[in-house]
Amino acid sequence: MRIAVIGAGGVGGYFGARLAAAGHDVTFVARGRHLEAIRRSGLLVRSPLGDVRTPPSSAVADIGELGPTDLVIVAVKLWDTEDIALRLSSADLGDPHVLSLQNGVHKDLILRSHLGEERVLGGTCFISAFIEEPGVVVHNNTLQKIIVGPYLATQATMSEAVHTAFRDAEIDTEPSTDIEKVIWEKFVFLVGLSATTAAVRRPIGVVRSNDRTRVLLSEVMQEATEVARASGVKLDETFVQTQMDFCDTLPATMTSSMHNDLEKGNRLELPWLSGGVVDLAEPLGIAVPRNRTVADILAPYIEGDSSPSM
Ligand SMILES: NC(=O)C1=CN([C@@H]2O[C@H](COP(=O)(O)OP(=O)(O)OC[C@H]3O[C@@H](n4cnc5c(N)ncnc54)[C@H](OP(=O)(O)O)[C@@H]3O)[C@@H](O)[C@H]2O)C=CC1
Ligand SMILES: CC(C)(CO)C(=O)C(=O)O
Repeated sequence: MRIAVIGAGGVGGYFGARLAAAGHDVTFVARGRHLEAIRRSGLLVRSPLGDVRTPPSSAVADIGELGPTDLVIVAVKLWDTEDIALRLSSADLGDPHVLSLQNGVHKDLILRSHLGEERVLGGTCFISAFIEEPGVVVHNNTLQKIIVGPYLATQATMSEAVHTAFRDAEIDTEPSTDIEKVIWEKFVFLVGLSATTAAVRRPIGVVRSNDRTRVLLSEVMQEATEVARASGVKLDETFVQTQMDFCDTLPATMTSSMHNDLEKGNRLELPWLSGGVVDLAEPLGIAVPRNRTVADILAPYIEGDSSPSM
């Protein structure tokens, strides 16, 4: 399959390199020092599941340099989604399907509004990976899962082909016949994990073992669940309890990518996580005080934070 990966960071770099190692024709769209390093020595992925390096020719600077493509994987941070959607809509790539592995429930709405419903498959991923230095992506543990599914019946064949490509690349993958629900389920979990780990500035082990922050975690997810249901997504009655039980099984050191970004002073995806819950809740008339408070407390850091704390 001819695959373009937009954003060669933790997610795009990891999954793109695995697909390339399995023999797919993978081209990354990258920028800055990361692009320069890939062009010099290829993209190196360091992983407990085995390292992999792509060739220096595997990256280009612009979507316009891509040739005919079967599948575009979008793996930029959420604030770059609209720009990428606009560039994709004006590029001559043939008629590729587009799969976003980004977090949240806003990404596919943005992509579909620019590219049309037929072209956008549904998907979500579970991994912890980041750019350690230009040209190098580090995969933190053995988790590396993708769930993919069609939004429309007409996408079933392509969705199955994409699932097969991931499986053949030894990525842990599952097909889904209700991908919208899967994306919302991950959203609710991630809103809980990101809100609490970032607000407490500690991993899940600390959050879940303190009585007050444990309740906070549960209530943040409960609010997001109510927004999901009011948006037409049928989450089970026991969904929040199931997520709390799941959180109890996670390694104590596990944290969210937003907490990592906060600690590094990076820009945050907060407006699409707890901030996204607040925005979605308003027209639905749902009160989400826990998410609103977290969004307000973290607001000073949304654009990144290079200032000393005292
Ligand atoms: N990292 C993780 O473990 C996980 C992340 N996710 C989600 O996946 C998405 C991607 O996250 P992540 O991989 O961490 O992000 P990263 O910041 O690691 O990677 C994104 C890359 O895309 C680049 N980029 C952005 N716009 C362009 C452009 N126009 N042209 C070329 N390159 C571009 C960025 O460059 P620059 O740095 O210059 O902006 C960066 O190198 C997010 O929505 C995140 O929430 C989901 C699960 C886990
Ligand atoms: C929870 C996790 C690590 C799962 O992929 C994630 O998506 C994130 O922190 O952004």
